[in-house]
Amino acid sequence: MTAPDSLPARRLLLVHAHPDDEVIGTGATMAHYVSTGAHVTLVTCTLGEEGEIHVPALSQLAAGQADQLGGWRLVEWERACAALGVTDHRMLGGPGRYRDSGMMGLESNKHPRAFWGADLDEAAAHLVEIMREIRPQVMITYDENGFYGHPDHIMAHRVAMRAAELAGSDGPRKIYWTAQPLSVLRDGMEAFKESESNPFADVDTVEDLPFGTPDEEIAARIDGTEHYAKKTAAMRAHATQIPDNSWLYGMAGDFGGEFMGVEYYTLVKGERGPGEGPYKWESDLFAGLDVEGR
Ligand SMILES: CC(=O)N[C@H]1[C@@H](O[C@@H]2[C@H](O)[C@H](O)[C@@H](O)[C@H](O)[C@H]2O)O[C@H](CO)[C@@H](O)[C@@H]1O
Ligand SMILES: [Zn+2]
Repeated sequence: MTAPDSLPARRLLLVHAHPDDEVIGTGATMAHYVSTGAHVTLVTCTLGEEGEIHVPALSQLAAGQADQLGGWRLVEWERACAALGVTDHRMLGGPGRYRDSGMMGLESNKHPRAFWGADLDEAAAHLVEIMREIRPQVMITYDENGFYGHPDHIMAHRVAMRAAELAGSDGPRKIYWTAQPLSVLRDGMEAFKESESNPFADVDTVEDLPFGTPDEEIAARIDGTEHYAKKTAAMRAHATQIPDNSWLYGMAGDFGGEFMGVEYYTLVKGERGPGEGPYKWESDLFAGLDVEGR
């Protein structure tokens, strides 16, 4: 069975937990593949109802007040996707099916629709349906720890990996997990040492961070620096989550596109294609795949 003729030959699926994750971790990658003619499908699992609100005028939308933040973040998410050029963006099971669980251990983890308490196969079935429609050759999601331990990120990982298993030949042939090389984190620590908004202020070494991957375990380095302006525009769309004084902008401003425009991945399914540098990092997630065949 081949993918519908209406879709481009290369098809990339990304599975994220909340609106804003798509841009922070993979925004440059998404913009890069859209610009090179691939079909990019974003599946986000919750509306982010339990998030903070960094726009004072919207503070009453919070979960403990009007509880309307999810609807607002849906609009932020659509604007961010537009900034990246991504037109195929979907909420797992439809908007509102699964609720943001809040940080690990909070009472919100027990909400009847909290994603953390979702039935794994039922949630995965929604993603299998998308895989059967799109037949993506490549999928991006998080590692088993959800990159930094948030329950919705851990669940997004589990649902994505389960769906890939259930989808069989309609599932992705290469699966990547988002990652940050330790060398890049060390450079960031050095660069931010004197900065007022230093994300590394509370740690002495990168080993203290809940994420970081030895360079030799990284499989791909996607250079989307030419799209870093789109990435920062998409970040600005998520104004309730990413305040104007966020270190993320500092990074983009002081360190150019390199830090924000380059994104890294480990490969957990499929064969690594040709690569460059000391660790033979791929520069294309579709490297080594015969995309014309499917
Ligand atoms: C990037 C990401 O996954 N953001 C999540 C996360 O947000 C954190 C949360 O609000 C926490 O209370 C803050 O201290 C921290 O700075 C935020 O990154 O968790 C939220 C609640 O589940 C979620 O809505 C947000 O998208
Ligand atoms: Zn998130």
